Amino acid sequence: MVFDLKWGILATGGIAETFTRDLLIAPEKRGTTDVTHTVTAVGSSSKKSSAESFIDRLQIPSPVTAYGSYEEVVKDPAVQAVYIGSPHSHHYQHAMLALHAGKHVLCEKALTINAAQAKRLFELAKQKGLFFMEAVWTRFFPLSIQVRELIQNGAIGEVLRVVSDLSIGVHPETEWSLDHRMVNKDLAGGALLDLGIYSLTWVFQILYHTLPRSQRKPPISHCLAYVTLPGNGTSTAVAMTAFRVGTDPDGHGSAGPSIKIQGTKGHIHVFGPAFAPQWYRVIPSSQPNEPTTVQDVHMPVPEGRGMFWEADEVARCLRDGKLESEGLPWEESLVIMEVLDEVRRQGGTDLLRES
Ligand SMILES: NC(=O)C1=CN([C@@H]2O[C@H](COP(=O)(O)OP(=O)(O)OC[C@H]3O[C@@H](n4cnc5c(N)ncnc54)[C@H](OP(=O)(O)O)[C@@H]3O)[C@@H](O)[C@H]2O)C=CC1
Ligand SMILES: O=C1OC[C@@H](O)[C@H](O)[C@H]1O
Repeated sequence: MVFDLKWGILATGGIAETFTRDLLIAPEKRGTTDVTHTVTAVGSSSKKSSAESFIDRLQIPSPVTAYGSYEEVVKDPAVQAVYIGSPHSHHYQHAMLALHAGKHVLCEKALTINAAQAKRLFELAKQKGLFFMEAVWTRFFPLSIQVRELIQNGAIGEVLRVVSDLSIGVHPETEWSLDHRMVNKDLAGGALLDLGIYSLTWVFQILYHTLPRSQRKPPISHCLAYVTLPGNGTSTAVAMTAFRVGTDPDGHGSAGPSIKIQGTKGHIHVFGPAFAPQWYRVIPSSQPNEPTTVQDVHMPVPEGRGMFWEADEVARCLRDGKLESEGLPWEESLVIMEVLDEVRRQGGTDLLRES
């Protein structure tokens, strides 16, 4: 029995379009046969015509309803799950709106502007028995799953250090106007919440998520440069992000991997942007009189961007009656938000206020 999930899309901006286009790709093209996706409503907070042109531009199959407000989307009985594609600054308000209306929620990253907001959302989702997940699509890439499995199977021994970087080498002053969401403080702009969350995602995927849930503990220390998580030993991580320098200046990996995972028996290097990695390399430690071979594994995204994998996860969780995904449990999103709070506490910004 195929499970079809009916989506309501909140926002008609860049990511809402990217995500919706991925939803419209036939699932069998990625080997998915157990779930399907239907876009049943699109809401624009600015004007109904924005939703109507979004539907026309993406050629979303009928029946699909265009709304001029998010409130109308979350009230639509045909909508089962809501995808939130507004700026981080407004995720909290829009997720509250959807949860209070009884809708399951997939909300773009960064989930909120601080941990206090995230905590309240998880409490409400639990209280109402609703599915809720932060849309960190990277976690549901087959590449990410395969790398996590290699770590769990001891392919490079005990991992003691992760160095992760998502930096994009742009010139904000010339590439973005000051009201652009990437630099607009009113929209929680800045590299940390927009990009830094991916550097931290790789730190947590490897040093936290690969542990049994009972052994996962928040970092025991942070400083602006290092996050130390308890493992069997003590693992250290460096998570970096920046606008003005780039991780991969020529786009071909010539400057090295985006993520270096260093274990007692070798390394795994991940190449491509941390949000959508394309290939990884396993580099075993050399052994005396034993030849070692470096293995490159290329896993390009088939058609689309790869957001369909997180959507498939949402559909499977709802089919199976789960409120949270094992791929990104609420607790892990919250711990990462707490790290982002701590970085700002040390770096001195005011987004920590509870609102
Ligand atoms: N997973 C990924 O790869 C990516 C994720 N993102 C995330 O998605 C979110 C949105 O980014 P992006 O789509 O690039 O942003 P855009 O500015 O392109 O779109 C944001 C949309 O949100 C809606 N919106 C609602 N309230 C506001 C508000 N107060 N100010 C501005 N827009 C508002 C608007 O749509 P409307 O008027 O129709 O309501 C707007 O078009 C961010 O949180 C970002 O982190 C972004 C890019 C990639
Ligand atoms: O989530 C994201 O991934 C890709 C980036 O270009 C974008 O700014 C960010 O929001």
